[in-house]
Amino acid sequence: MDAVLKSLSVRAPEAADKRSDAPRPVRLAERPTRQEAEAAVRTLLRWAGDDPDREGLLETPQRVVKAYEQIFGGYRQDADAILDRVFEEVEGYSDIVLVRDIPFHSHCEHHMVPFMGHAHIAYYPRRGVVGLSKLARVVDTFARRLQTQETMTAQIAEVIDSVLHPRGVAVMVEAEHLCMAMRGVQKSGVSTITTQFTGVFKQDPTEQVRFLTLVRDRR
Ligand SMILES: Nc1nc2c(ncn2[C@@H]2O[C@H](COP(=O)(O)OP(=O)(O)OP(=O)(O)O)[C@@H](O)[C@H]2O)c(=O)[nH]1
Ligand SMILES: [Zn+2]
Repeated sequence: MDAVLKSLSVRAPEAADKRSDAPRPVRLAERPTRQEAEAAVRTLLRWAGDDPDREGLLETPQRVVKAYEQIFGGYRQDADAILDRVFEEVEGYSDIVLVRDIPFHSHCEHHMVPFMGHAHIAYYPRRGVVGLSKLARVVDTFARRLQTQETMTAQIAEVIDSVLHPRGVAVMVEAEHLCMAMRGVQKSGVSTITTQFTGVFKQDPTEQVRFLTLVRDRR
């Protein structure tokens, strides 16, 4: 397996080199051609028991590969770069910034079946703030890869922590895994919650309570 893997960094090399605490880059397999990917879809269609040459399936391999470009587009995005722009003119604002209910769709790395839900992200700015949409873009960058919910939660917290150096980061992800609903154990409506805290959120339980209260407060 190692022979076909080539270590490619998904973040810009300059961004990764700047920081000694840079996370381990994702190891990406050398990319097959689009034709090879489409042929693989034809094989799966035949394996599932259908005929890839019937009219309704003729363009399906191209459509699937095009869809994969989007739903796995996170491998070609750099989460560090998304957080590059900081707005410092915020009149000294340094209290909590919480963006909640960010919807996402991801795919579990075990079955390549979707899991979806919401992410809630908070941080205490130290030197300026980032555009709110950028936090949602960070979620998408990691969601659009093969994931476990735990890894995705940790990656979101880590990149915000290491790029912005805030006083603390809190991330909560709530999701339903279709690999548990439509196959295997077949339990629908099960929700999995993961959290990751850094800085003051990690050190101070009252900060965790504040975060959880703000996430849950629906008034
Ligand atoms: N911790 C964690 N587990 C996950 C996630 N997504 C899927 N899984 C689980 O990954 C496990 C894979 O278990 P295996 O026994 O290797 O595979 P399996 O035979 O398909 O398991 P079943 O789903 O129980 O049928 C299952 O228990 C899934 O529920 C995730 O994001 N985090
Ligand atoms: Zn799964």
